[in-house]
Amino acid sequence: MGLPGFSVKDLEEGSMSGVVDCLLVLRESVSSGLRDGTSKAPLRKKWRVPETGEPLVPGVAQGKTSPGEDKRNGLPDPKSQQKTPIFNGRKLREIFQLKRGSYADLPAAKISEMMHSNSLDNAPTQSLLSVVNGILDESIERKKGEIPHRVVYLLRKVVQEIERRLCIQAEHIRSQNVIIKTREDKYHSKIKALEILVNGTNEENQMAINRLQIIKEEKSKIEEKRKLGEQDVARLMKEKEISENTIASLKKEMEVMTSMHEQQLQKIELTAKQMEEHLTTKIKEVESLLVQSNKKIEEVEVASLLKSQLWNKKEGIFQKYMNSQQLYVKGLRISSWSIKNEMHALEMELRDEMSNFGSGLKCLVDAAENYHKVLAENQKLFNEVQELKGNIRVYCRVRPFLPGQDKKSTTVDYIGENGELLISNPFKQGKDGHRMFKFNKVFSPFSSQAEVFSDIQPLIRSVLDGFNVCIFAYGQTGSGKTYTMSGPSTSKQDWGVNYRALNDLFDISLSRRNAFSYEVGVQMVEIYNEQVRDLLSNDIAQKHLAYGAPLNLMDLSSQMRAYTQLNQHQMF
Ligand SMILES: Nc1ncnc2c1ncn2[C@@H]1O[C@H](COP(=O)(O)OP(=O)(O)OP(=O)(O)O)[C@@H](O)[C@H]1O
Repeated sequence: MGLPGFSVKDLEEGSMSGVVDCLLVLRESVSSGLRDGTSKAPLRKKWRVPETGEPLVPGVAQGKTSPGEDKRNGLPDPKSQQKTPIFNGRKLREIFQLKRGSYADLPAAKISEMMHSNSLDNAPTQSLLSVVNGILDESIERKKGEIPHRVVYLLRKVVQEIERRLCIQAEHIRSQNVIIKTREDKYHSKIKALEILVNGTNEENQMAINRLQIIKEEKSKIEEKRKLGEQDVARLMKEKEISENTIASLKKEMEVMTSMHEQQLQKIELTAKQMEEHLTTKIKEVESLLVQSNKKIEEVEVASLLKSQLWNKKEGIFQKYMNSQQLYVKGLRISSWSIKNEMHALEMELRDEMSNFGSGLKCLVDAAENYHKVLAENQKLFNEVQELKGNIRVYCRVRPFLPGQDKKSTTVDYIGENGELLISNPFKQGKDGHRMFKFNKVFSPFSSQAEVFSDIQPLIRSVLDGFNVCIFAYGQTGSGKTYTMSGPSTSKQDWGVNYRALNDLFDISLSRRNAFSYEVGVQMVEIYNEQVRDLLSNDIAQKHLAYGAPLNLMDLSSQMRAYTQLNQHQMF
């Protein structure tokens, strides 16, 4: 038909432009057809309403359409209807109420008014179609016989088809309108919800930003944790590998151990079997031994019975012996009583004798006290004599020439009885050629060891009386110090001063043992090259003594000590 088309999809999307274009072209073609029909086109047959008598639009009878019914069944355009109520109501009613042939008789001014006004735009489709049908019918009526019947039929069919399609489209549009309206309501509610959301969005945005910040921090923490977790996972993987290796090694060890255990178990079972056999044999032996021991027990019982009978006999004999012993003890008691009496008498006699002895002893003690007094006086006098002789005495001993020495080269000119010694100096003349020395005593080269000691001997007694005495030898090397102090040999005749002094010491202490008790100590020390050596020590480490303080020969001599009975410290 040359009409612009439109699809259902356009209607669903709400686009009415396709439908309007179609209708405009249709209207244009119809109106141009009408114009042509009035001027040039041949007469056509009357445009008839379909034979079925159905309305073009459901529920609407042809030529009886009311404005309210148009609103429901025609192309809906309620706004335009409201805008042109007069046209829709009055003018269209006027047009439809026109009798046949009236359209052609309409004045040109009326038609042009209808053409120029936009009333047609807003008119219901049913009304427009009624107009088209009316004009067609009128045109066909006028051109009766000129338009072929089939053309009229086709034209009617076309108009019906257009009406049908328009009805379908209108139905679609209505349903689309309903959908659009529901969508619009939905959108309105959504807009309202969005507005509410927008109002609350700012606060929520701030909260969301804060949350986002927290989430970022948490994310960074989670990242760190994830890294740590990855590291842990890597470490755990390594540990897992290690543990798997260890497990594998342990499994191997376990297998080895199980095999060893099985072997050991087999061995143990073997030994258990052997032990069992051994034990069974032992049990048999023990059973045989038990039988033997039972026999022995029986024998021992018999023997013990015999022995008990024997012991009973012995008990009888012992009882008899005890009775006789008791009688003997009684006799002994009687004799002990008599001995006790005798002892008592003897004790009494002894007491008498002891009292007599005590009186005698008292006399003796008195005499001893007198003796001690006399002895003390004697000692006192003796020591006074020693002091008078001099506390410090110097003796000189002239050593004889040794074998091989020239006896003529002596420098000793004279040795006096009172300790004079005249020494000559051959290298000097006159008075300086001789020099006199004075000592307590000078011993000649012919003096014996005993003579030398005889002058020293009284000092030993002074030691035991509580005096400190020091004797030492002094002289150049080889002058005879060792000879004088110790002696050339251990024979009693050759004893030097030391031996003789100790000998006297022990002799005197022995003679005084009833009155005094002495303790004697000896120490021998050598001083050589400023080294002090204990000559009596067996320990080599102790042999070298400390040599710090200046050596005091008096201290050395004090090593020989004697203690009186009264613990009086006496020095030798
Ligand atoms: N009175 C004496 N009679 C005989 N021989 C003596 C006499 N005095 C010393 N001699 C001899 O002279 C020698 C040297 O004497 P002695 O060893 O006693 O000297 P000394 O002073 O102890 O020497 P030193 O200081 O080196 O130890 C020894 O052979 C000793 O026998």
